[in-house]
Amino acid sequence: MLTVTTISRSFGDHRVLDDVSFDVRPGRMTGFLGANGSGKTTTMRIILGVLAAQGGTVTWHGKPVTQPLRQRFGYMPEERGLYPKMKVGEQISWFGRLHGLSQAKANRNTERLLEQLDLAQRANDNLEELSLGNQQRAQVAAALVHDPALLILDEPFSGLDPIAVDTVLRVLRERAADGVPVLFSSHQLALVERLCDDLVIISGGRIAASGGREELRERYGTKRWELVVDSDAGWLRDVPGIRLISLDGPKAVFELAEHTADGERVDQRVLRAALERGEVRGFTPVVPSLDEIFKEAI
Ligand SMILES: Nc1ncnc2c1ncn2[C@@H]1O[C@H](COP(=O)(O)OP(=O)(O)OP(=O)(O)O)[C@@H](O)[C@H]1O
Repeated sequence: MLTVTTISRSFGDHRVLDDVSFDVRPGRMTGFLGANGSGKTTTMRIILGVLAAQGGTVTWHGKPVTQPLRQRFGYMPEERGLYPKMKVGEQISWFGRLHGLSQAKANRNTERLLEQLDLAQRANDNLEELSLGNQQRAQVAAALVHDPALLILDEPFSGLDPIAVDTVLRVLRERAADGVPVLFSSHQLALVERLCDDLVIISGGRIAASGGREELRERYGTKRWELVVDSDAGWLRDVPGIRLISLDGPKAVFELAEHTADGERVDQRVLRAALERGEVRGFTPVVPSLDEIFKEAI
């Protein structure tokens, strides 16, 4: 497990990271979410040792991350770093060599990755001859070629079409299933919602929320309910302890205070009141989308 503990970093008097702490767990895809300039890339660069923190620690299985250990990490940087005039297959296997693989192993891994990423036909083309989406697949291959123990990917899905997203995702999921912790940043909330097991939300250099996706949904989602009855639900306006969010004839969404003074749950009281008035067609907790969680957390 990778553990980031209270890291901070300033550029001049601009505090970019402030007491940032989170875990990236083995076998999990962890989505790192935040608005532009919130500190995602800076955090990733500190984990990779490209940039020094001014406080706090980064540990791997409880031990400080050293340079030889970082060699075993896989990193896909924001500024994509492949050579435009070098053949795709050659340079991926060269990245493998840089990370200490034998030529034979580097070639084998390259071949397998290009196959998995649907790039095998392009192995002998120069990188610059590939479409941007295919160049990005090649970047993913370069980050994975040495079978890294940890994967840190800065916006790996940006600019990919849905088929390419699925292809890259399949490859990353396979690594996660082998026990590799995967941390990836993204702006594409709907995508992250589908892809990640855990979430870390950063805002203005501070962690706004982190945890399992379902756990966060529960944390942010227990207060909202949707009620569908067989006639106008306008009477809900007068029920104490709730706030009406929307009303559309027989359908209403409302938020509630968790308990009344006498300990009765307001959701149960609303349901009883609805049943007394007629038929209840639906009464369900509203599961928030990641978009809503994100907006509420930051
Ligand atoms: N080398 C640097 N010198 C000065 N300021 C920097 C430097 N690197 C980053 N910053 C500032 O730190 C803040 C966080 O930047 P960072 O790149 O970590 O954000 P981000 O969350 O990755 O943003 P984006 O989603 O736009 O890539 C920004 O205000 C940025 O301008």
